[in-house]
Amino acid sequence: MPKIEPMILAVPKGRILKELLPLMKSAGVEPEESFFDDKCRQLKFATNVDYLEIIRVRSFDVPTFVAFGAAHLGVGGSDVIMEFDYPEIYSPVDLDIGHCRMSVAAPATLLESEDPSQWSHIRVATKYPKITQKHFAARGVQAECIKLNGAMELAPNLGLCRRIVDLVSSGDTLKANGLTEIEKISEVSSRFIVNRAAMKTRPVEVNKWIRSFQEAVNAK
Ligand SMILES: Nc1ncnc2c1ncn2[C@@H]1O[C@H](COP(=O)(O)OP(=O)(O)OP(=O)(O)O)[C@@H](O)[C@H]1O
Ligand SMILES: O=P(O)(O)OC[C@H]1O[C@H](OP(=O)(O)OP(=O)(O)O)[C@H](O)[C@@H]1O
Repeated sequence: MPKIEPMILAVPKGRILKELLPLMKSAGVEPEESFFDDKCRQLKFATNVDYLEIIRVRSFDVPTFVAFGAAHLGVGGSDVIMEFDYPEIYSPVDLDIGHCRMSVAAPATLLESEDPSQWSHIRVATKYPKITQKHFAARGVQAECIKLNGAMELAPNLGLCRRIVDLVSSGDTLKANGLTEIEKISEVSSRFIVNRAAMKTRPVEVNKWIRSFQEAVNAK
């Protein structure tokens, strides 16, 4: 029998992975042993499915691998998918994991002196400049973004800028840094994503995995 071309699933290596592994198992994908070995420097892994391979990449890179067709399938946070907003990506399944929200936050004292509805030009520290600009532009506010890759909560206290846009889950990080949530931009969860071209060139396999992941979510 002719061998089927390998198909690649990109998964994020951070906090989503813990919640994702049981879901993958229920959908019928189990990575080879070395995937679980912390010392292993391998980045691409075989699975129990003959033609399916897994790559483990940074969560911010999953949409890029999928959009450019380097991976056919992927799992990513809706925050990251929204930030890149690649037209080549279709995200058919909400995996109901990786829940948090994206919010605007500022020092608790800011609201004593300012009314957010009066803002016209603001400076914001964030890992999500596109979402931030779009969010504020929709109500006529020009947001000048300072791109950070983490520890955004430090920015207001160190005078970098007074507002941040970041992910919030328990709210502990905001609280510990004297910040308060001003406004929610969106709910966040992880999604199963596919490359649109792969849906056309390999519809049988792609649709099979969309169905399997949806069924795994339904069975939770
Ligand atoms: N409390 C939370 N804080 C941050 N991200 C969360 C939280 N809860 C769920 N998530 C999801 O997890 C993703 C972040 O995962 P992870 O922590 O691996 O990324 P990271 O810190 O951005 O990693 P890196 O920059 O090292 O690649 C987010 O994009 C979001 O979808
Ligand atoms: O509301 P909480 O439950 O406190 O969670 C929110 C925090 O978690 C994330 O940071 P992460 O731990 O991923 O570190 P990072 O700064 O490297 O992104 C996020 O950027 C917040 O800082």
